Amino acid sequence: MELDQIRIEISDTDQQLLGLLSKRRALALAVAEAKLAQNKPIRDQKREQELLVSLIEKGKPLGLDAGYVTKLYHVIIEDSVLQQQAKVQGQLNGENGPVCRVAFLGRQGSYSYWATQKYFTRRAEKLIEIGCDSFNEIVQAVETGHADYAVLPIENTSSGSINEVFDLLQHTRLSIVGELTHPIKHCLMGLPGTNLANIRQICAHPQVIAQCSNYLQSLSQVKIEYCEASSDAFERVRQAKDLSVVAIGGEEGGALYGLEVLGRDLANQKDNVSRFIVVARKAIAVAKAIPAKTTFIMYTGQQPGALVDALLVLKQHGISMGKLESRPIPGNPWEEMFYVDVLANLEDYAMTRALDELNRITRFVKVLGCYPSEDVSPTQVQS
Ligand SMILES: C=C(O[C@@H]1C=C(C(=O)O)C=C[C@H]1O)C(=O)O
Repeated sequence: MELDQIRIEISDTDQQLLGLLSKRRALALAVAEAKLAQNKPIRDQKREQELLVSLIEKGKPLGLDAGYVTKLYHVIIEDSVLQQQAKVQGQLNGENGPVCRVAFLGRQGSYSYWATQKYFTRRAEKLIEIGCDSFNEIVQAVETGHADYAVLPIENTSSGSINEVFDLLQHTRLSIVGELTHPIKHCLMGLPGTNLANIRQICAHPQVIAQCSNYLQSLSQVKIEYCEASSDAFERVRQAKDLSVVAIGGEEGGALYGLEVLGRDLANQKDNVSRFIVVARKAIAVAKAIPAKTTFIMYTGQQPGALVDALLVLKQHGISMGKLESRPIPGNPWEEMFYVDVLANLEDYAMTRALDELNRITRFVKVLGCYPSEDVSPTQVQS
């Protein structure tokens, strides 16, 4: 067969695959309705196990190895669970309106832009993008009613917690209503024709610079230009029209600005992933069928063992902690506010009791929000 002919057949097969994936997604959404009617949790890892075992068996005579089938189905099942969660949540809170106005850092092509697209395609028919130049501006856009939601990066596997966002949460009246993780693949991006040997200036956001610090140390002759977002870095390179100026950012984003990849995998950690939170003016309730996270801040005071006592309250109520972070309290040098993520629904009896006790034994507790957990850990099977 001729190359062109084979490619026509491949494209045709891909079209059929897409059709089948779309049909599978629609079936999963129908399953969500049935589960709600029967009061069953959305995730069913026993069913996933059975499905994977059977698919691995069915794949073998077709020449599809177990690793390939497992990897594919982890992606498909994660999507299916997150689609179902979004649907159930939308019904419960009357969200998922036709139009959502969402504030995020940067413009088209920034990492926050892609995270926003990913989160809201499951929830809104139309997204109105409100690009901002700082985290403060993003929060203000929602506080003043110019935006319905904000998407904020909160931590990254290479650079750790994003302190500026933690500090903004201390003072805002907004609530956390969602989370998502997004892989951050830093590339060196330049105008076509750029030669790596001639670069003199790199434009990037300070977080990006922190995440690529090992790589940047090897480029001591190059000037670093701090930018408001990766999209801003791309725009500067486009406008500079100077082949010695490059940006760090995502490949897809850079391509929107006419830039090409000069280097990949620049982050300190191989698996460079950011966790984003979604905030809104109104807190939400999380459906019982969905695993929930609650985030709160507390000030324990400085007496010996105060933090231990607070954490013991969680232990006594069987509540698992996902993250504990401390941040200074402005105006009170060396005093710390603790941020705690727990894997619990705010409406659970155990959580209500734990919060009552924490209110009693600490100086201050503020719930920042309860939201669906998007950690869909892949189900493993023995192959
Ligand atoms: C679709 C379902 O919901 C979830 C998603 C699954 C899937 O996509 O195959 C399997 C089990 C559940 O975790 C289901 O329960 O059948």
